[in-house]
Amino acid sequence: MEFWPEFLASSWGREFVAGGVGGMAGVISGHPLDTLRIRLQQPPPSTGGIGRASAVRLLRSIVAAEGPSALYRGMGAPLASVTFQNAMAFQVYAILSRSFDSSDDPTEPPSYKSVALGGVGTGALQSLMLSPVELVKIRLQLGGDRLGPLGTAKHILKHEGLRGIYRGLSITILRDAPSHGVYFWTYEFSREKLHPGCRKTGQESLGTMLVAGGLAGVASWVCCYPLDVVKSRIQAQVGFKRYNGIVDCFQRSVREEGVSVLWRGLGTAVARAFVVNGAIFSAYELALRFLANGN
Ligand SMILES: NC(=[NH2+])NCCC[C@H](N)C(=O)O
Repeated sequence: MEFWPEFLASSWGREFVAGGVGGMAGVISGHPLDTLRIRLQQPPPSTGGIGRASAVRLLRSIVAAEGPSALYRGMGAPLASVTFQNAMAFQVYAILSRSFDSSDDPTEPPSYKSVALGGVGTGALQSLMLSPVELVKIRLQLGGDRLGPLGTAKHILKHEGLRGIYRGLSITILRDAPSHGVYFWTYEFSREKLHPGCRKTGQESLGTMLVAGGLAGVASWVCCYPLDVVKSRIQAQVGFKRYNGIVDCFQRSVREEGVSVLWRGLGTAVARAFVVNGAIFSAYELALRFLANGN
């Protein structure tokens, strides 16, 4: 027996592969906006020496000083790792949302409650993988691309140990568990609203996929955004630790820069979330259809 044909003949295998295709589409469509968000979120000196910048000014200054390719810096690692992470996440989500569901009719889509609970579980589990991946990504996006992704990961492991590579794990879980509940719930709810019956038939249009995915991304980012600012700051610290844990980072950022610091970069994050998650869910649904037809 060959592995791939058998794997793709199972619904779990198809969800894994489609989740990976979705993840890839998300990274390619959204990485430049992701780089802008990460830079906007940093405390003053790291924004590239131009103080508090608007997203547009920051974009111009990065392109002028470092060339357009700077926006794609750090994409190699997420492309490989986020593809795998999204594949795992979508598969874990499919398993969890069905197992939380009490209905035993397999043709019925899982209830909204199971969808939300499945999302929370997925967010918590995938943090184990996403936290070190985002740590490396953030370091590269902030300009430390000398060593490349693997070199950076090795460097962190060597100089900061396992604790170093897992810096930001708790705040990643705090961000991702609730936000993934909101994410999958919003996706299922809005696709059903846009195209009644599609949760069962899977007949929605590309437009519905893009909008439902986009809304899911936006809702999931807006609800946890301050946690993301704190997470980015904690994970960006190299060697010298500016902040003494989550609460300290929260308090000092607010004290030193005002409450609005917790929303810094939100516009960029929302734009990114719409694009990325429209792409993720559309590529996921289309890949699922394609794989189901082929089998
Ligand atoms: N706030 C969140 N973490 N939301 C869920 C993440 C969804 C998607 N992976 C993204 O990067 O946008």
